[in-house]
Amino acid sequence: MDIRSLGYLRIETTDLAAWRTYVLDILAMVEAQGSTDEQLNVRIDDRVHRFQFVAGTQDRLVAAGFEVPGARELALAASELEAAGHAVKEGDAATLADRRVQGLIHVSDPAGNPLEIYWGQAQDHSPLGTPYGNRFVTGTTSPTTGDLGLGHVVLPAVEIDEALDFYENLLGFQLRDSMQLPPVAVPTGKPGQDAYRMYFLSPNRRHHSLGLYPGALPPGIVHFMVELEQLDDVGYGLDRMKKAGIPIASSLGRHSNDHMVSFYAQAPGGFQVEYGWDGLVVDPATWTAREITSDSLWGHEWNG
Ligand SMILES: Cc1ccc(O)c(O)c1CC[C@@H]1C(=O)CC[C@]2(C)C(=O)CC[C@@H]12
Ligand SMILES: [Fe+2]
Repeated sequence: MDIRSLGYLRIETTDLAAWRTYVLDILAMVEAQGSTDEQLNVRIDDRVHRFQFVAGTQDRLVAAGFEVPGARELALAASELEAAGHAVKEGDAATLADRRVQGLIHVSDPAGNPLEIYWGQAQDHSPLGTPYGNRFVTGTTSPTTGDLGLGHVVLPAVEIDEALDFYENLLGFQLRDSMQLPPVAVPTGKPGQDAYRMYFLSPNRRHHSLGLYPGALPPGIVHFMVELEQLDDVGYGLDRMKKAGIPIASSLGRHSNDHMVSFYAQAPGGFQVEYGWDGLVVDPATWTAREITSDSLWGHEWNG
């Protein structure tokens, strides 16, 4: 399957006002076209939006959007998913208009995570104008070309073997590495295992666009990561988090696999946001899967 990137995240929230402040004032993203009292669309690059926060009764991931090059690849994706026994639903006109895409299908991964696969998302050609002049890295040739996708997302997957097979062999993501976790780090994993494994994959040159965590989490998302162009933008972000009294889930550190320097903060929905810099871009043609034995080279002290 010809998936190219993680394109967008759609998140339902019980507190849209909190997300609005968090995203615009602290993460320093930009309100996008089409926002209403009930929905906040958020821009970080040349795409019309990369995040949509929708007012609702739950805090949960509604969809992770994955991009294919065009209509032919979307049709192929739909038939391959159906042939493999996954129920596919075509996006209706209202969904296409809301996502600002030209074609879309809904499907769930074997762990039940809701996905949308789409092509032809609209761009916004007006200057981005972030609050602090910060820029988000979504591309290799220019920060904003988008080929690396919005960043990464870590999804829960109790049925992790099935999920890994789905992303690797059906969606065509490359396994970049994995890490064993002690049972204490996976309280909601499948019972009776002495170790669990977390996986990092991507369909593009970003080291990982997707992490799979081997336990269940109510919001259906462990964290999402956005990458800043400058280290100082991460530092300024950390200061804004602290000033706003937002709990820091993990201190600044550098990951051992993608070499990202990042911190993690609690987000309004009961999951986390990773704010990073200097993530690794790999050559898929020469990459070989490996195992990391520690999550970080330094730092990343996790709080409770
Ligand atoms: C290990 C790692 C490397 C690069 C990343 O971007 C990244 O997010 C991580 C994993 C962080 C990871 C997590 O998401 C949930 C809680 C985890 C499993 C831990 O208990 C240690 C590592 C944590
Ligand atoms: Fe991460």
